[in-house]
Amino acid sequence: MAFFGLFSTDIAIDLGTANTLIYVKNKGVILNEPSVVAYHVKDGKKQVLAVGEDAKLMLGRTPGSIEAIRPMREGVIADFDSAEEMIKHFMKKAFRRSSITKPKVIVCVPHGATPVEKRAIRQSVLSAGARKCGLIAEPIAAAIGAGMPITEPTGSMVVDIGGGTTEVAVLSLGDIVYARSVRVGGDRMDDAIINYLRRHHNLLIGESTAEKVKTTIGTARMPDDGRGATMMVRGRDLLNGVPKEVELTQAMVAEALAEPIQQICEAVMIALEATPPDLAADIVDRGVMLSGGGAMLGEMDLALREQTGLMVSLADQPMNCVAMGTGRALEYEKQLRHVVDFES
Ligand SMILES: Nc1ncnc2c1ncn2[C@@H]1O[C@H](COP(=O)(O)OP(=O)(O)OP(=O)(O)O)[C@@H](O)[C@H]1O
Repeated sequence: MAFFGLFSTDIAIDLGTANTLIYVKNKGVILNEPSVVAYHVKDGKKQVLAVGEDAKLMLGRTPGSIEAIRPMREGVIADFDSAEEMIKHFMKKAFRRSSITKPKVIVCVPHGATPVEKRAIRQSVLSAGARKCGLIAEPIAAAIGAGMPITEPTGSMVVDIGGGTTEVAVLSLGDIVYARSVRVGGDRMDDAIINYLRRHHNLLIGESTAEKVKTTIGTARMPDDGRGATMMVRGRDLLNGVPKEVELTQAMVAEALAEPIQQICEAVMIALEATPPDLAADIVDRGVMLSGGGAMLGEMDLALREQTGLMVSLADQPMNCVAMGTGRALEYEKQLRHVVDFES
């Protein structure tokens, strides 16, 4: 058996709204690309033009003959065909040199995914060439990836802020005691920046520009000096239609992001209220672990600490955390068998 294990092509996939990561057993994360597919459309027929990084560059910049699609929305498949195309492409890319055996795949799914949404993910992965597909709940994967002691009889809280959703979960003895998935994440933050500039400056910007603002000067708290760092943002003037530039301060971005940040903090407060008292006491002792790309927003940990009064730490590699946890479920299959569902 060990002999075959050496040639094992088993993989873990973090099929995210914003990014897809592939973890190969015994190798770690070997692929991390945006979840985007671009098609060339001619006479009603679609042909894949680019997937991942190259396709993301086309988002919002396509002529009529090209369509760039994000197959995942809010953590689940929104466009079945392009999701399958994307998974197939990434799996092929990950196995450039060793495509002999069909891989066994473990994929993470949001805790709130419905049975229909789970089935869609499983079917896409199987159609893309997997021999077997197991599902793991995203909060469990995030907690394992962040190195939390999830199998111990003690309460751990993980908050995973992704592109489409934020998953808040309390775990103990290897399972979820309480979980809540809110459809607020990095995408909502981008929308909030777009809406702010439209309302306050009559400036229309695209999603890529909004994401750039968020990752460059984005912050979850008002800067101490009431202004903070600045950034020039270009877009189209809604009044006269010509290109225009506006200077954005961190204070403006904090104001724009106030609502999604508040919704994330509220989800954590609700989870704390619903947590059994002994586990709540453990969380007071150990604090809350933040993971996911959205957790990298400036001062997100501090904002959550101020709201909850709890210690908040940021996982080592927030964006890789879920993929690493899913991968660990693959590596330690025997010990972590109960967290992966190969059946439903
Ligand atoms: N430095 C940063 N500051 C704020 N947000 C960031 C930063 N870096 C990345 N992000 C955001 O993180 C999000 C992607 O995170 P992640 O890859 O964890 O999500 P995902 O797994 O694709 O989404 P989901 O879990 O909802 O399916 C994007 O919205 C991206 O803009």
